[in-house]
Amino acid sequence: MRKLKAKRVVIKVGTSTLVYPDGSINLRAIDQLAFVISAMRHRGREVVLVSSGAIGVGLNYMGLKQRPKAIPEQQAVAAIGQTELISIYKERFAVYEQKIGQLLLTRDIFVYPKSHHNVLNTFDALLAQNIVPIVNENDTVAVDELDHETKFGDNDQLSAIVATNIGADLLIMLSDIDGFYDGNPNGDAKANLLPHIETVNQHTYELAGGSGSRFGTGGMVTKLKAAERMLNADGQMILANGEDPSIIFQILAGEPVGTLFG
Ligand SMILES: Nc1ncnc2c1ncn2[C@@H]1O[C@H](COP(=O)(O)OP(=O)(O)O)[C@@H](O)[C@H]1O
Ligand SMILES: N[C@@H](CCC(=O)OP(=O)(O)O)C(=O)O
Repeated sequence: MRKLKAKRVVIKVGTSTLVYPDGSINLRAIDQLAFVISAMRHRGREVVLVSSGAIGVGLNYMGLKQRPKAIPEQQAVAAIGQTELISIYKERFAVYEQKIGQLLLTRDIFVYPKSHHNVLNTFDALLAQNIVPIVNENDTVAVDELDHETKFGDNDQLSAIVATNIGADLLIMLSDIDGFYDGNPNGDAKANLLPHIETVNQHTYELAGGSGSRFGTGGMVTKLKAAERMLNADGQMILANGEDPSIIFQILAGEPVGTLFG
């Protein structure tokens, strides 16, 4: 059994958890997430959800099969999809009588003392009122993550930046893969799951490949950067498969699922 500190927890869900490969929305996963997070709240944990999916949901809403090439059009899809995504969350969380709040952030916000202060105040005020903050990167402003060519950050890293700034003990990163492997399982059938990684170093990065899905952006490299950030702040991160978000209950019970960084 793993020993975890998990009073304040950040959960990050990737597009691959929220949108099926055919582009339709995985309402079951969203409902499960709302259920699990509401149950965590009721057990006295403080939970922040960092959710991707604006573009994936926007594409579905607009009946588009492909992500548009031009950045402004991607931004438009994200703006449309974000409203739809948050409405679905609001509806699903309401079933469990759990209120939510929406925060659209950029990674650099924590660099500036004034915006850093304002953002932390907002998190504190929401958590103090037992409201679940739901965060996404502000895709209108943070263009680089939308461009598949320039991947110098994304919600993986934003979730770790949020987690370290609000003093979260644990970052639970849900993806479409069971954990971190010693090779990209998407091409290497012999790759093995690594249950525990204590430090992230050059060798770890050499094992990481890009995104396996049509909609995901970060792949493993950004997840490792997030893990490194958590470790540097004396926190922990668990990477696990979000196909059934109730896996979070197993994680919190200390069961050895996914990969523990820390
Ligand atoms: N060493 C590795 N271990 C596990 N997955 C890896 C590894 N290298 C590359 N990947 C790929 O990273 C994918 C997860 O990243 P991504 O598609 O960005 O997901 P998300 O949408 O959840 O952020 C996996 O499905 C897998 O194909
Ligand atoms: N902000 C973008 C998400 C980008 C992103 O980080 O996607 P993912 O790799 O699925 O976590 C959106 O909501 O579509």
